[in-house]
Amino acid sequence: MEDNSKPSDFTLIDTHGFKNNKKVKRVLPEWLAKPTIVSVDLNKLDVPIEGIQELDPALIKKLRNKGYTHFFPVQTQLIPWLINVQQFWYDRWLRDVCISAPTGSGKTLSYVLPIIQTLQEHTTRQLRALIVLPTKDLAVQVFKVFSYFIKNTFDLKVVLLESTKLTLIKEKEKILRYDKKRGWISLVDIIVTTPGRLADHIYYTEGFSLKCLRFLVLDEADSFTNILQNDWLYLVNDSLAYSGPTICNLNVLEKFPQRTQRLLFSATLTQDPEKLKFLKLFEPKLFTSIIKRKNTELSAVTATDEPVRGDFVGKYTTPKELKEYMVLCPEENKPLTLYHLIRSKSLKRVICFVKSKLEVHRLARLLCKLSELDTNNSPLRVNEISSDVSQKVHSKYIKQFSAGKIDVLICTDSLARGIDIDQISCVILYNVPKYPKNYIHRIGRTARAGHKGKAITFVIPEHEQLFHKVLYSAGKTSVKNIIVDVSNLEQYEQMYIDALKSLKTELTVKSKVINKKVRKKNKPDSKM
Ligand SMILES: Nc1ncnc2c1ncn2[C@@H]1O[C@H](COP(=O)(O)OP(=O)(O)OP(=O)(O)O)[C@@H](O)[C@H]1O
Repeated sequence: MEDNSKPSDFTLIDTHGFKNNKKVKRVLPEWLAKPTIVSVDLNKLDVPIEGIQELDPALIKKLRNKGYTHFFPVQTQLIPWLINVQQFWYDRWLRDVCISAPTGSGKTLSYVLPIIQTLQEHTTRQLRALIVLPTKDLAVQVFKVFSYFIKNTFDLKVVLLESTKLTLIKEKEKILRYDKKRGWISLVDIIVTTPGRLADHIYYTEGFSLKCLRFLVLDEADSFTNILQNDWLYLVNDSLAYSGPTICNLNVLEKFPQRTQRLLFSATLTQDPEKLKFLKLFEPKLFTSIIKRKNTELSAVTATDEPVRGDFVGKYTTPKELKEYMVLCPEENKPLTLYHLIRSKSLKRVICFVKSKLEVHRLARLLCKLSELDTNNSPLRVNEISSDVSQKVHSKYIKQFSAGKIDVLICTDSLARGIDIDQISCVILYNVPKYPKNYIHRIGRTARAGHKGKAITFVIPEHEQLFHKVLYSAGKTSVKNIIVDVSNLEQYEQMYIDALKSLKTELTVKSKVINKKVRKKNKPDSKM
């Protein structure tokens, strides 16, 4: 049968209203909409180390010995708040806390000090604080901070659980002891670990218990908000004394008067309520440096700013002392542009992020060769860090870099997050990162603790749009352009050709040696 119906016979839904519909304004929950504002100005500090009365004098002494004179803003806000709420631990559930403050702003101490102070008041040995970090390097870093403040002063035991040094059994011996009468007894108060190692202990270590946990710290917390990749969080939740809903009525309170307090830290903490939901936060309190100011873009705050609080979901702040630049150049000019920038701007203590370990090695070798052939300049000390470099060598390079014995460190993203290396003066992003978070963490390796620093991103024309998108999503507007004239690179052209030739020969010799070794290994044994 012929269908004579015209399109107009169909009911068309809303043919006229789409354009004129008002954009729905997102209404944030109260705790996200009204945070406590943390200043990002690390050069105008007004609280001296003796200025937080709640803090134990022994901790103050340790801070002094480290050479600290003032607290950073995030510490000024959080340390007294956290210490003060602990007095209610026995009466009510304590509010969970989310802290979103720039890279290098001193977030670690803002939880280390209150945790030590709280736990040392009751010296029954029990696992009461669990600190989870996304990588082993970060766990080691935080473990060292706890150890420094506890050593020779407090009767507290902190242990680092990580997979490379000890087996699970050996680690178990460090954290648990079996007593015929009392069963499993904890030998530690604080554990610093990574998600994988923690899950292993929850699964396989008999007696491992989180039932007495008072603090659960998720540092670099945004790396844990992807539900699918972080099923270990369900394991942790199930292992706590109370893992039910976060509605605190009298019935629940009677049965579970105390609930583990969650502390979430990051420079790029998601403020998306949906993503935070599965972390089961109880009446969370947000401390943040990100606000919306009158008539301006989203930006960071100083102590004197008058904030207009509101929708700042997914935006981030960076340190005030950080200057950001971009260099637009075609892919084939990148190596020489990098070399030229390092030489012409006399860049020292540079960390350069590239996208793969293969690229790490290639670029490091190329810079070394260029430096060898360059008779006009002093030698450039270049080294590389990637998963191909052993942990021992890795630590050695970091030490040498901190001591100023390495000028340029080429590395993969493994060093991009949380790592605190002394005095990196310049970060180079050899490729445009895909996501704003990656950008923020990489550039955040410099300009830490109030020091100056610069970040330079290499942008090929094909990625220019992507880079601007990343900047826009991160809420950034002030990235200056460095223009490198191609004529400046001509002076290195012959050197570059020679360097590539020499590297090719190096590679051929290397592969011949490897082939010889493989052939020798596979040769049938004549005695057989
Ligand atoms: N009050 C202070 N005075 C001087 N230096 C400090 C102070 N507090 C912390 N620092 C130093 O600042 C540096 C950065 O601190 P930290 O690693 O805690 O930053 P962060 O906010 O956790 O950074 P990220 O987000 O990159 O992990 C460290 O070297 C630390 O020792």
